[in-house]
Amino acid sequence: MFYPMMINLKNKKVTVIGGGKVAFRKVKKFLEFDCDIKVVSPLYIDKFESLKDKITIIEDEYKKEYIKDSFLVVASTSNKELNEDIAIYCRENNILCNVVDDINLSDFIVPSSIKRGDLVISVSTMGKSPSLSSKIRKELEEKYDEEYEEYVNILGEMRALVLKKCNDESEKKKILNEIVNLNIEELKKRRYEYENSSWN
Ligand SMILES: C[C@@]1(CC(=O)O)c2cc3[nH]c(cc4nc(cc5[nH]c(cc(n2)[C@H]1CCC(=O)O)[C@@](C)(CC(=O)O)[C@@H]5CCC(=O)O)C(CC(=O)O)=C4CCC(=O)O)c(CCC(=O)O)c3CC(=O)O
Ligand SMILES: NC(=O)C1=CN([C@@H]2O[C@H](COP(=O)(O)OP(=O)(O)OC[C@H]3O[C@@H](n4cnc5c(N)ncnc54)[C@H](O)[C@@H]3O)[C@@H](O)[C@H]2O)C=CC1
Repeated sequence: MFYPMMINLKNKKVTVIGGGKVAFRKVKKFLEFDCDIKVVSPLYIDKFESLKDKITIIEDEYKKEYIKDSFLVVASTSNKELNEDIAIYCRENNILCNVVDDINLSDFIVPSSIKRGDLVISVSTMGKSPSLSSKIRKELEEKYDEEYEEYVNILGEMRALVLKKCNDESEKKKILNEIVNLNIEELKKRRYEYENSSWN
């Protein structure tokens, strides 16, 4: 069973072993969040060329020394025995490991996710159907479009205002619950009102 949580990867060392299609998808996702990414593989698909300024690319076969200082590792080679060796080394050395071809060897799995600024929505099927996760993600992408980035930022500002200015606990909660039903224009109007109100 996997517990859903958000993990802080800021300035953490992440190492992806493998340079194929799956490794590329995992690296792209990590890049949406601040972290220091290294990839190790003797061969890479061409798409990695576009990432060469953002990540460290090592053209070599896997060696333990490449992961010994990592906080988190993704074993994404096409060699099942090698992926298992990487998982065992990680377990022995307390390094979090995702094994792309074996959920039972994985400390964590990667959900399908969308990011709209600070709004993150993730979907998992506990490995039963990554395709269903992907389908649901596409549906959510339409419902929660790019506008949500600004929307969530404004909600964040308003929450800070309400927490600062309103002293009545139940009123605070009521307002914070209610404002999420406003559209972006209504929300901006309400923000202006809150900025200029003195409350209690
Ligand atoms: C357990 C998990 C471990 C992990 O990778 O973290 C895992 C494992 C495996 N996936 C396999 C196959 C496929 N995976 C995808 C796609 C995605 N897989 C992702 C996550 C996960 N995949 C984790 C569970 C997620 C959950 O709980 O739902 C996504 C969500 C996130 C990401 O990878 O970034 C991303 C969608 C991103 C998006 O579109 O939003 C596709 C579709 C495609 O490629 O088009 C296929 C082919 C079709 C199919 O099989 O459904 C295989 C068999 C390999 C083989 O056949 O050899 C295994 C191994 C096994 O099952 O043992
Ligand atoms: N979890 C997931 O979402 C999915 C997992 N898979 C699994 O992921 C694995 C990889 O799939 P693809 O990326 O499509 O394969 P791929 O064949 O495109 O890439 C495999 C990569 O492994 C690298 N590699 C091989 N030996 C290595 C070594 N000794 N050291 C470092 N790197 C090495 C190769 O250089 C290559 O870049 C497959 O075994 C498949 O079962 C497949 C689809 C989705």
